[in-house]
Amino acid sequence: MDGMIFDIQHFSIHDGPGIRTTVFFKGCNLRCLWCHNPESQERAPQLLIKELGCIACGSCAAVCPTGARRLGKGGSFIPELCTGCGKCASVCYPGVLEISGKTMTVSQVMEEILKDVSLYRHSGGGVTFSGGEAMLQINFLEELLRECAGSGIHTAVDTAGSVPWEHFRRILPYTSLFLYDLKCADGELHQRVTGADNRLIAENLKRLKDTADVWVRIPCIRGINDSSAEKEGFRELLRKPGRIQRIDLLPYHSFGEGKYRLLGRPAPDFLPMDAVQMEELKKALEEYVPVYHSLDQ
Ligand SMILES: C[S@@+](CC[C@H](N)C(=O)[O-])C[C@H]1O[C@@H](n2cnc3c(N)ncnc32)[C@H](O)[C@@H]1O
Ligand code: SF4
Ligand code: SF4
Ligand code: SF4
Repeated sequence: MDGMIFDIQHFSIHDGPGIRTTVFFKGCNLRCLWCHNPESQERAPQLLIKELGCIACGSCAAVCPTGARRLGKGGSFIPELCTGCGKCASVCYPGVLEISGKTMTVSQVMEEILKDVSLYRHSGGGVTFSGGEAMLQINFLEELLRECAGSGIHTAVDTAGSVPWEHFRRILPYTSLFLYDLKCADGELHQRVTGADNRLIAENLKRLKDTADVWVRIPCIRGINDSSAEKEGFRELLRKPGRIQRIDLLPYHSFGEGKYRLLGRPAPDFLPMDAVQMEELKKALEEYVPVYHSLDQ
C-alpha cells in the first residue's frame, strides 16, 4: 500500500511528547488562510520554483512533456498545464526546481521511522502523522499506525478533525495520542477562514475526548479568533474536557511565507495575538485543562 507524503522530519520537538519523527501527508480538505504548509493542501505533487539561481540553460523546457515549463530567462511556468511529473526538477542542475509530494509505500515510511527508534525510547517520543490532513489517506494511515503500534512506538495523529467519525474509529486502537486543532469556535467564521464549517469537528471532539488521549491546539491569530465571542466559544467547546490532557496556544507565525513564494501564491499577512490576548485566552481555558503557550517556555 502507498500514500502521498511531502516531508519526513526527524528530531521534531513540537509535535507531541519527547523527540519525534513527523511524517507529513499531502492533501487537506481545509484551506486555512494562515496555513504554514501551503504545499500540503493539494493532494497531487506540485512544482516549487525558487526565485533565484536559474542559469537559463533551458533543460527544464526541453524535457517538459506538457509545455508547462517554457524557455526564457528564469523560465516561464503555466501551472494549469503542469502534471507534477518532476521531469524538469530532475534535470535542473542548480536546484531551482523541486517537486513537493512523493508516493511512498508503508515499508519505505517505516524504514525512515525505525531509524529513530532509540531516540524515541530515550526521550519518551515517537512518531507523529501530520500534514495536510493525514486522516484523508485513512487506509495508508491505519496501516502505518498498526505497524508502529506493533513495534511498540508511541503514535500521535495531528488532525483538524474534519473527517467522518468512522476514520477515528478505525485508528483508535493504534493511536496513543491525538493532537486536535480548533481554529474558530463560530461556525460561520470557521467557514469563511478555512472553507468548511466546524460542526463535524466539534462533534468528533465530543466523542474523541471520551475515548482517547487528546492535546488540543489553537492557532492564535489577531483579527481571526481573538474576539470575546471566540473565547466564550472555545470555553463552551472545552468545558467538559474528558481525556483532553492539555491545550497548546500556538501564536501565528509567518514561517510558511517562503513556501507561498515557491508555489507562486501570495503569502498570508496576519499577526499573532499579542501577549495580553494570549494570557486572557489561557486564563479563560485553564479553568478546565492546563494551558500552555510559547511565552511560558
Ligand atoms: C499544518 S497543521 C497540519 C495538521 C492539521 N491539518 C491541522 O491543521 O491541525 C499543523 C499545526 O500547524 C498549525 N499552524 C498552521 N499554520 C500556522 C501558522 N501560520 N502559525 C502557527 N501555527 C500554524 C495548525 O494550527 C496545526 O496545529
Ligand atoms: S513537473 Fe512535469 S509537467 Fe510540470 S513543469 Fe515540470 S516537467 Fe512540466
Ligand atoms: S533547468 Fe533550472 S536552471 Fe535550467 S532553465 Fe530550467 S529552471 Fe533554469
Ligand atoms: S487544516 Fe491544517 S494543513 Fe489544512 S489548511 Fe488548515 S492548517 Fe493547513
